[in-house]
Amino acid sequence: MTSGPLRLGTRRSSLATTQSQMVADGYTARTGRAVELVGVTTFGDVTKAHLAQLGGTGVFVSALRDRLLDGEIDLAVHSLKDLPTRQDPRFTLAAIPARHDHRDALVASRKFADLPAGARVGTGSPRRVAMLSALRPDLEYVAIRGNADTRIGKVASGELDAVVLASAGLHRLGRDAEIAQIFEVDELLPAPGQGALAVECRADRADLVAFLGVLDDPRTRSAVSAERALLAALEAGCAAPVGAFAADDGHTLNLTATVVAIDGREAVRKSAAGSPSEAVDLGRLLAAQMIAEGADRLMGEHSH
Ligand SMILES: NCc1[nH]cc(CCC(=O)O)c1CC(=O)O
Repeated sequence: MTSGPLRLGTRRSSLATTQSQMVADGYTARTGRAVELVGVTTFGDVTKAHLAQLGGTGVFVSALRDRLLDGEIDLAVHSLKDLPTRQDPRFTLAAIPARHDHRDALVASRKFADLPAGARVGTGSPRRVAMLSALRPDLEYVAIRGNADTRIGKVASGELDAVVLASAGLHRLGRDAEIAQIFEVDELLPAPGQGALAVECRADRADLVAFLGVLDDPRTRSAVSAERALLAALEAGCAAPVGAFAADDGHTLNLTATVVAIDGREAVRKSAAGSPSEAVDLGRLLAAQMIAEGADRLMGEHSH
């Protein structure tokens, strides 16, 4: 490995650069090695198309991977929930740092139950629309895109009454003060991998894979491995109405997942527990049980 600073590739959004800087600082604190951020523009950042129409997975990821392949950067930081579940053998998930908050949050001037009938709630996520519709079918769910600042701005301007965003992202951006409510997982199951980061490098950089391992949190890794194995086994992408959350207490891995019809009227929801060392098997097992109870039929009712 060359001796200059490590070059960390990041999307240019404020969320991406903030979380990339957190990873860079964590690495330097543990190893003393300098890390410099390299901004990369991805297709997902420039296109105006709706994410669900893009086929969802990978639009934020492939430009960063191209820079890894051409050697312009040494490592890339992604939001794990944006990473396709099928692992590309040219890359290694060298670290999955500790996840601090997996939940979704409501940005609004009042709590979800206190929104008036017909209130306009912005979210681009079919998962959030489906699950929130089950709780409040009397609200209007409006598809939105754009970065967190743009989305929050639609509440401040009065264009929308509320928006739903990942709590982790709002926290990293220092916008906690605007959170009216954090949804617990029994109300709104997060996307698989939500709130976790992925530190990726080329698989042929064995030196770097070993060094970056200092950033890894094994309990977060087992939890998100189960969530992502479930998502993969359901053959659903990041735009599908699938929620999953797993927690590893050091002995047991508990996984809960749901697939919801887009109108929120039907859902399959199940939990399973197993050994953290068998996280992938647990995710696959739960997916198979959910499919047996009709999960694939619910997903088939809208394109994914
Ligand atoms: N799909 C976009 C995306 N990818 C990661 C996050 C938030 C941060 C995270 O989950 O780590 C967001 C925005 C959101 O859902 O609010």
